[in-house]
Amino acid sequence: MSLAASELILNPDGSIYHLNMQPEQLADTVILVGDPERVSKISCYFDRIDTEIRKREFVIHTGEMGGKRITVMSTGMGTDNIDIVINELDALVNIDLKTRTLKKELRSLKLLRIGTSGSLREDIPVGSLLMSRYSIGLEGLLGFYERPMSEKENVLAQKAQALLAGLDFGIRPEAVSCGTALLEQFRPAGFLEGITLTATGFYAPQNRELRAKNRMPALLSKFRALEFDGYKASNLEMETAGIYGLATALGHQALSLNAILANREAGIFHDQPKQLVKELIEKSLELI
Ligand SMILES: O=P(O)(O)O[C@H]1O[C@H](CO)[C@@H](O)[C@H]1O
Ligand SMILES: O=c1cc[nH]c(=O)[nH]1
Repeated sequence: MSLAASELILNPDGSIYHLNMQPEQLADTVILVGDPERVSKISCYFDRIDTEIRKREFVIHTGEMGGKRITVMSTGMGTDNIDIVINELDALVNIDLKTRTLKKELRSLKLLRIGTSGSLREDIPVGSLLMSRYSIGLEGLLGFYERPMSEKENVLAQKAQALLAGLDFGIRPEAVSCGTALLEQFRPAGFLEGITLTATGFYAPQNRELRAKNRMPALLSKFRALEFDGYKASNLEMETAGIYGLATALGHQALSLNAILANREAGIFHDQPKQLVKELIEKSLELI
């Protein structure tokens, strides 16, 4: 069955709608970052860049590093963008864009997020580098997708749902694991490991209050109590659960690496955030 023009949307040059990308421009290893300016901070380590695309918040560079083909791209902020990015990356490898039909042989991408994040706990100080063993989606995207769920993911989701029971929280939390093969690949870096909460925004959804009043001031303290499978709820950001969940739904491997810029329990923000992101990039590229 061929996908309708309204579902699989292509630009006049045949590229995929939002990313403006052609299948041959995508590598099997894809680094995802939120900030468009971070893309060149990663591709500057490539030996060669053969593709550069820019559309909206999506900046995409594909090239080679040490003989390995890599794509690095920005997603912008939030899982609404992740919905677009992961579906379109998957379409580029697993749908024949000419016939608009699903390919019989599916390709699996390695998706590595290099992002910034805030720690929930005083014992994960600013300056830490952390891998997300699990992620809990507090933003609702994964409720729209069917995906295989392990027993552990079910139990973790139930624990998160129970924690929120006393709050007027309108979104059902979802739990999802990282790609464990990628986790093993990056363990030699010695990063911390934890459970990453993915929020739908930066301020009240992450328990911040400037002038707009936060209706759920107990949110962070509830999650500080969460322990599961030897891991603690560790940090907050805005993309990881969406990446993990869609990767699982579509047969890709994903891992999220976090530079901890804020400590929410101590009320501290890193004084040299760019330096920490650079350290995370360099350590990650060594193991890619
Ligand atoms: O640094 P990036 O990758 O954008 O990630 C984090 O920073 C942004 C908020 O400042 C959100 O996107 C959050 O997930
Ligand atoms: O606290 C933080 C820091 C970076 N990014 C987030 O989403 N939250």
